[in-house]
Amino acid sequence: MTYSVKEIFYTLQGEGGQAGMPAVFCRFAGCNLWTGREQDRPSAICQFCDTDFVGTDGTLGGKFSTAEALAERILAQWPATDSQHRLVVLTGGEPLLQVDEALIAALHERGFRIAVESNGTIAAPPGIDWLCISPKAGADWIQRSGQEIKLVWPQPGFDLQAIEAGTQFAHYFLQPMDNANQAANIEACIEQCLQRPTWRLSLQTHKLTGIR
Ligand SMILES: C[S@@+](CC[C@H](N)C(=O)[O-])C[C@H]1O[C@@H](n2cnc3c(N)ncnc32)[C@H](O)[C@@H]1O
Ligand SMILES: Nc1nc2[nH]cc(C(=O)O)c2c(=O)[nH]1
Ligand code: SF4
Ligand SMILES: [Mg+2]
Repeated sequence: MTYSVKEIFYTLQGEGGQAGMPAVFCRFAGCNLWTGREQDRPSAICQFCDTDFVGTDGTLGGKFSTAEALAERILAQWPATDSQHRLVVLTGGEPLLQVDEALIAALHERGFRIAVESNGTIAAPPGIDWLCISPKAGADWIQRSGQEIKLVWPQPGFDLQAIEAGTQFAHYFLQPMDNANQAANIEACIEQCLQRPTWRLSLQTHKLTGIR
């Protein structure tokens, strides 16, 4: 398996239940819900994406021909003085188009806890330590369990009560959609959390602080 990686960088997880934790981010190239080209956004299934996942030209991006080679590059970003807190976030694009058991094993062998950010259209392979699912209206949503659901809100077509009844996640988050209506979207999320306390607010803290 050759892995196509847009970028690899070390930062703090900005979102969800692990916000604030140091982590190496590995952003895989490509997604099944949008080509990543602006001219295709209006016809894409997912139209609000905030991320460039096209190609392999980002920081430390490239094609990795083995799981070991990719895992070594990820490990090289972690402080050499620490072996107790290694955390990798596999994101994209849609990481589950590429993440396989060989990569999971190679990262575990190097002492990493493995977090994944996925749109929920692809069944997760076994071994992921923290699975975050962020479903998209209009997409086939099959992965309905994991450590957290992080629903970008508002998204017409989703009913929070139905989601609560039909899923098994340890944590439920609403994350304001980052677009021209961001202020209203934040208010809408707060209102929903107050009305339905299953849900907690997830802010994109890396954007607030100006880190990557
Ligand atoms: C870029 S996606 C990559 C992982 C995967 N494709 C997914 O959608 O979950 C990473 C996270 O950013 C969220 N996200 C993308 N665009 C956003 C936006 N405009 N506002 C808020 N969150 C957004 C996604 O829902 C997902 O939780
Ligand atoms: N700091 C930081 N936290 C993040 N959490 C999820 C991200 C993503 O793009 O998947 C992301 C990201 O791009 N940066
Ligand atoms: S599914 Fe994720 S990566 Fe794909 S377009 Fe939507 S937010 Fe972006
Ligand atoms: Mg992001």
